[in-house]
Amino acid sequence: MTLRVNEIFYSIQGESTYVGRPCVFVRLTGCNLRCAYCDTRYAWDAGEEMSVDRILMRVAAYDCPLVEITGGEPLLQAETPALVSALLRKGYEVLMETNGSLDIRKADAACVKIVDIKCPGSGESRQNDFENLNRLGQRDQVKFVIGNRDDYEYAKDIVLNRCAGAEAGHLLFSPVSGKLPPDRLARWILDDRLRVRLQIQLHTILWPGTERGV
Ligand SMILES: C[S@@+](CC[C@H](N)C(=O)[O-])C[C@H]1O[C@@H](n2cnc3c(N)ncnc32)[C@H](O)[C@@H]1O
Ligand SMILES: Nc1nc2[nH]cc(C(=O)O)c2c(=O)[nH]1
Ligand code: SF4
Ligand SMILES: [Mg+2]
Repeated sequence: MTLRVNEIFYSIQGESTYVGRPCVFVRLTGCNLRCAYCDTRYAWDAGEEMSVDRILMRVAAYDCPLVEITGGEPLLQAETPALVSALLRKGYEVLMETNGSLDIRKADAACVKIVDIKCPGSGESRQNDFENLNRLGQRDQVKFVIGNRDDYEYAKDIVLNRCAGAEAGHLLFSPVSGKLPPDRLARWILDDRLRVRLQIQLHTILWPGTERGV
């Protein structure tokens, strides 16, 4: 009854509507996708087996009410729902960053899911489980990481035709870091009057060039 954990660290939340808040990150090992742009390849394998209780102790040491479970792909591990529920029972605000290929109902509805819809440039868009768009809770967020104009058109079509239930502030468009200049994505959004939220990874601005632990 353990989870494979790649790293646990304390940083400023760099993504989602929670951006800017101090947050503890539990990064789980392993992923079922291989996105072309993935900035966290080091989490595809290396990691240490930890019990839920040990993870809770490591998290508690940071004295921070906000915790994000990420990876790798958190929903791949059988014990992840138990970890989420244990954190919620301790009173933490819990976020989960997930790649959109797996059923988000596996984890407690009180955990805020940030659900990627993979665009064609990732090479993994066939893996999207669009049923997740019908499973969103009120605070859940849908995220598109966009590397070029094709990705943008793909994301725009989904936002306009398949995201009726989601609040505009919870639809996130983020450029692939180092690939698509953020101002280009900003221009496309403004020109199309798209009701989405542009996001630039804050931690890459705060700590440029640092791959782990931020
Ligand atoms: C590393 S993933 C871990 C969680 C899950 N596997 C997923 O893809 O959502 C966390 C977030 O980082 C985003 N991401 C990864 N590489 C990126 C890059 N080069 N530029 C911008 N966002 C990136 C992913 O799309 C995802 O939204
Ligand atoms: N600071 C910081 N914020 C983040 N938000 C989501 C992250 C992730 O890798 O899932 C992440 C990350 O790696 N670092
Ligand atoms: S799903 Fe997430 S962790 Fe997996 S390869 Fe894609 S961005 Fe990286
Ligand atoms: Mg990251």
